[in-house]
Amino acid sequence: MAVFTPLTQQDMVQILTQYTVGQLDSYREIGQGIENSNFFVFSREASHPKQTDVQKPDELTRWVLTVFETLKADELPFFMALTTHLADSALPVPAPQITHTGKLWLEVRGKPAALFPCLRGEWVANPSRTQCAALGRYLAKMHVVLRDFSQTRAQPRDMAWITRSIKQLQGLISAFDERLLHNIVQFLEDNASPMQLCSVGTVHGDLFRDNVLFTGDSITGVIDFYHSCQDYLLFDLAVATNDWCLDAERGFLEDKHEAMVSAYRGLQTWTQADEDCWPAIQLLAALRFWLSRLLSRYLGGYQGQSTQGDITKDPDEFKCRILHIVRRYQLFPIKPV
Ligand SMILES: Nc1ncnc2c1ncn2[C@@H]1O[C@H](COP(=O)(O)OP(=O)(O)O)[C@@H](O)[C@H]1O
Ligand SMILES: N[C@@H](CCOP(=O)(O)O)C(=O)O
Repeated sequence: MAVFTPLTQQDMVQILTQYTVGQLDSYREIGQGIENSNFFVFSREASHPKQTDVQKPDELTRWVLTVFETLKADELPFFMALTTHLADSALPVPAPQITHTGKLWLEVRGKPAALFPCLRGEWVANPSRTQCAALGRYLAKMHVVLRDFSQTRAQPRDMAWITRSIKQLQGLISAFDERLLHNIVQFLEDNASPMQLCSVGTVHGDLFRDNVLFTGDSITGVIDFYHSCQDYLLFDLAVATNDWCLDAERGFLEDKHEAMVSAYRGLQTWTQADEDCWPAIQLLAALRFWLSRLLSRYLGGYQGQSTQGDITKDPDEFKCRILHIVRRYQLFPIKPV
């Protein structure tokens, strides 16, 4: 069950009357979400008698209605302004529609909700090198465009969150995993000074394959900006390479990694500090998602709650990735317990 707040036909009609998007034709729940409740909504322009010769009666407009399950209304202005900034800069990002009364979101069953254009395309489970390069270029453009975005949000998954999460997991995970987590934290602390010199800015923060829509080799949409915050710019590239460049057996594909990174470097500044800290940032990205998946698995984090426990993503994907990064760049010794 991926929709936590079910809505009725009457709810939908009531919601659409607050926008200039025509009348409700139909709607259906979206199954894939794990944090928010999402619906595909189809609307039809009200028919104007004078335009009947030009209007196509069956033409429907597609929207996505999102009911925010965990974000509070006071957290929304940042995300709404961010996606509006990107869409205004001609990047394919769904920006919230504005209601008749000038609002970017409404309240639906006590929760904030917003209406977005439904973008074309599908996410790709096994992206090609060409598609990896397309994401590298997209990311570079997005980081350039976000230099002009003035609002900020702190990274919620900072070192304090990491330390707290490891404490919460004590006794629930193996001794090997606990020691590995401590070794990673030690490594990141030892590298804190060089990492402070890396380029920072606004990042997407969750650029997994299922958040990027393609038609052929062209990116037609990037969605789910709700992890956006200030961070190392290379954090985005690291989240993407960690998820996009794997084969079916979790082996890391260097050619896809190279395609994405070189496409990004071709369009964005890549300083000596970025170069030196690239292994550490890949490790940090893998650590954050290993921890968030472990928390969901063992402590029923937000992913477990939203899906009522029936979908939790596999933490081991990130443990494998971490072991690979540590060995590939020889970051520290990994010993059996
Ligand atoms: N604007 C959009 N255009 C097209 N599809 C969308 C859009 N927003 C969401 N979706 C679809 O809804 C699914 C879940 O959305 P997502 O924002 O990832 O939810 P969650 O944060 O709950 O995981 C996506 O995988 C995608 O299929
Ligand atoms: N992409 C992350 C999960 C992020 O959750 P979301 O509900 O915000 O999309 C992962 O794969 O662990």
